[in-house]
This record gives sequence, structure tokens and C-alpha cells, in this order.
Amino acid sequence: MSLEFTTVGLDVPAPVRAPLVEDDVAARLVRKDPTLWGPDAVPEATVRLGWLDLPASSRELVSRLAELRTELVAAGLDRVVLCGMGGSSLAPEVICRAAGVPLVVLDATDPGQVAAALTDLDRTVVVVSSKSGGTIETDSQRRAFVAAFAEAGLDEREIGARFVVVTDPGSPLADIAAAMGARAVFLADPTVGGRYSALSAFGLVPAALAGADVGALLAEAEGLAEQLSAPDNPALELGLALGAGFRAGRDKLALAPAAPDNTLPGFGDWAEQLIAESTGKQGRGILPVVVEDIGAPGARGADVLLAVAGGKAPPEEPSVGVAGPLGAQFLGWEYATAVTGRILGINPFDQPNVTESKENTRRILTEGLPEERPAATIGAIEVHGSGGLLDRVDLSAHDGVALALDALLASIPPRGYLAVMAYLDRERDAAAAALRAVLARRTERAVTFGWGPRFLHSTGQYHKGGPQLGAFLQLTGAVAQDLPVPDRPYSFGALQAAQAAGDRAALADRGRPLLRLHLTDRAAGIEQLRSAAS
Ligand SMILES: O=P(O)(O)OC[C@H]1O[C@H](O)[C@H](O)[C@@H](O)[C@@H]1O
Repeated sequence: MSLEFTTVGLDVPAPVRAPLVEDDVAARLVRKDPTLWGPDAVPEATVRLGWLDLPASSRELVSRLAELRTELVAAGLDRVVLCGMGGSSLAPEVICRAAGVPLVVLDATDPGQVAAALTDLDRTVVVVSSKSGGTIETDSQRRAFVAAFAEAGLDEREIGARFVVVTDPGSPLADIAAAMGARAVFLADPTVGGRYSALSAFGLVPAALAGADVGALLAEAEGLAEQLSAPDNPALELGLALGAGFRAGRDKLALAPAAPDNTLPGFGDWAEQLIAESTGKQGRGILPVVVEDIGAPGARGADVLLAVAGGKAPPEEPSVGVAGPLGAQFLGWEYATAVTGRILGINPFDQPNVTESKENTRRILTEGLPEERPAATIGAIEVHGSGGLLDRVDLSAHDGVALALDALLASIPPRGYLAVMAYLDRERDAAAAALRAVLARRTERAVTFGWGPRFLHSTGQYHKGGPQLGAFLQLTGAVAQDLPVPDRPYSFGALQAAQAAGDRAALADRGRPLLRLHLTDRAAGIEQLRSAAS
């Protein structure tokens, strides 16, 4: 089982292909040659190529996971909640959706979304996944579950037995897991970076405990792994196509599901993190744009390459298609991204700009939120602009929100993009996601949509490290019922607000146009916004 790569209307010119063939990149990548991305990347690449071994090396996890699942089910623990961000949650979410097994993914700080996960505790086991072991969202979620179990009457030993931990050896979370007596601890391969970890313990542990067949997933990946040394393998072709598209000015990659049957639901969100964090740096990069389907607004455009995962290239030109099973898709896109990184001349294994917003968040949590007054309140929406964006907008007009949106769209530079960043509840406020297509219909430019803080671990790197051509629409919402973060001087609501403010500060430092709309009533605000945007 491997991948089938197809393309329509995209040629890989000799100046892109020849150097890769002459330098024997396919075989050198499989041999884990850390010099492929230039001298500056060697230290990082030396400790970041372990993902190439995972189809075989992760095999040893399969029986251990099957036993653990049997043990959990026998104990009546059949609801699996995963606490983790970015590379520690996106892959298991895709694996479980594709397999049709239930996994509750908590990659949020929204108090409502966290509270909704803290239910059905009598049958819940929590997987806490963090490579670094220091991610504030994951740590806060773990604290909330410990407190909720205690409140439900469980003693310390019983609480420990409700936790399974996945982390790197020696991380602070490894120490916490030992101290709390976690039922099981999986120490992952430290030579695998977060966004390349789909086939490691980070992808496999939560998915297997939720009931997915991870042995089959690894077999699918092995089918491709055997081919990766060959100079004409499908993953190399994908990497060449992404690189050739970039060189031809197509630096937006519209990621669409296959039609009519989408066998890889959510795959675009996983690939989005891989591509945005790997390529978006040093003022360049490929912007992944997850679109609803191949006909969606933004799937085509002069600076867009359309890609379908899970099917053939659609007839729209230019496009690429990658057919094949999920295990092979993970490995193939990782390999392709590493190849594309070489073509772009960047190090695909670091994420140099992710820390900025995190540091701002920590500062704001200590110092308090900056005082910000809305420029206007219109219905259920408070309008905040930055950098003179709203100077010429008549916010007293009955369609003030529409005018503010117009000003934001007009600020997108040529070849630029609009990022919609919703610090809301991705379950209960799911209707907000429809804004992407609505706004993309109104502009020729690319429009992305991300849930905050989830996107900070994905496109957030590109926003700050990629070409400075973005305009930003930040959505925040009133918190009906806040939730404390146990043993911390802040609540989830305060953390969420600090994350939004921290990212605003990072974007303002770069002079990017930003419109913040705060929804004083979330449902009414989303509806009002959708009609203002249409
Ligand atoms: O697994 P963790 O250490 O908690 O990291 C979760 C995420 O954190 C950061 O934002 C990185 O940029 C991501 O690549 C990573 O996936």
C-alpha cells in the first residue's frame, strides 16, 4: 500500500528537479543526512529525522497499546479525552475520525469547551500529551481534570490511574507523571519533532486507546517507506510539486478533501500545521489554506496550488492529488515537506517565531490585560481596530461592522492573505468557521480560518515568520461561565484572553493590520458577523 501522486497542469521544471536528482536527495533523506538543508540547519536536523524510522520502530507499541486498551475497557473507562496542542493532538484526531472511533480532543482554553470535556468522568481516561512537557494549555487542562476527578470523590491513587501520559524522556511532564502515579507513561522518540510525530507515540497512543487500528496504520506507512530511497517516489514528486509551485509564485496551498468520498476527514488541519510551521520562516513560506471542497472560494487563484489528499488531482489547473491510505499519507507529506524545505532554502524542523506570542501571554498573565476600549459597539459586536485601520471608517453607520470588514479586506496587500483567528469554542461556536468561505468570496486574496489558541501551534508560525503580507481578523467572545485553572492565579477565561492579546501584540509589533471583533453574545454575534460579511 503506497501513495499515488497525480498532477494536472503543473510541470516541475528542470532547475527544480535536476538538483534534487543530482544530489541524490531521496536516498540521502532516507539515510537521515542532516546536511540536506544547509550548514545552519545541521544541528537541528541531526536530532530531528527520527520520523523516518517510525513505521518500523513504532511497531513495538502496538501490542502494549492493545493490552492497555483491554485493561481500560475492562475497568469501564471507554471515554478517551486527549489533552494536547498542535503536533500532540492533530494526528490522533485525524486517525480517530478516519477510523470512526470517538476521541474527545481538548486543544482549547475556552472555558466552555474545557467544561464540556470535564463530563462523564466515571468512564473517562485522560491522555496528556506534550513533547516538551511545558505547554501551558496542556498543563492547565491536566490540572482541571485532576481537580474534577478529586471533586468527584476519587483518591490520589485512583486519580493517577485515570491518566496516560505521552512525553519526551526527561521532560517536566515525565516527572509529573511519575509523581501522580499515572497508569501508563509512554516516552516518545526525542529525535522526532512535534509536527512529524503522527506515527510516534503521540499519534498512536490516544488513537489506539480510542479503538483505532494503529497496527494497520503503520503497515500502510511501511508500504511507502520501502520506496522512499527511489528517485521517482510519490512523496518526492509531491515535494517537488510544492517547491515548483512556490517557485512559480503559487505560494498558497489550498488543501481540499477528496470528493465525493472524503476518507481523510481533518487531514487538512494536520497538513496545515506541518506545512505552515515547517516552511513559514525567514520571510518566506507556503501558506496552507484549508478549504471546504475543491469548488470552495479560494481553492483557485493566480497564487494558489490546489491539493487533494486522499484522491486524484482534480481537473482544475494546476492541482495535485495524493491518493492512498492514511498511514502512507502521514509519512509521504512529512517527507515531501522536508524536500520542499530544501527547495525553499529553509530549515523545515524549527519554529523560530512560535515563542513570541507565548512570551507575551505569560507577561500579560502576570501584568494583567492591557486596557482596551472598543471603537464602537454595534449590536452584539464590539469593534476594536489597530494601527489606524478604522480611522476612516464610519462606525456609527448601521452597517459599521461591514465597513470595518471592508477596511480590513482593503488592507490586504497584493499576494497577501487574511487570517481569521477565532478564540471561541470550536464545538458550540462551530458556526463561526463558515466565515472563511464567506470572506473568501469577497476578496481575491487567500483566507484562512483557525481556532485560537489551536492555530498558534500551526499557522501562527507562518503569520510571524513568513512573508509579512497578512491581515488579521481576531474574534473573541464573552465568557458566560469562567473556570479556574487549579493552583494557578488565573482562570481559563483569563488565559484565553491573554493568548489573544499576546498574539495581537506580536502582530502589532510587525505592523500588521488587525481588526478585533469581540462578541458580547456569541451566537448573536456570529450571526450578525456572517450577515455583515456576506
Ligand atoms: O507537544 P508540545 O511540546 O506540547 O508542543 C505542542 C506544540 O507547541 C508549539 O507550538 C510548537 O510550535 C508545535 O510544533 C507543537 O506541536
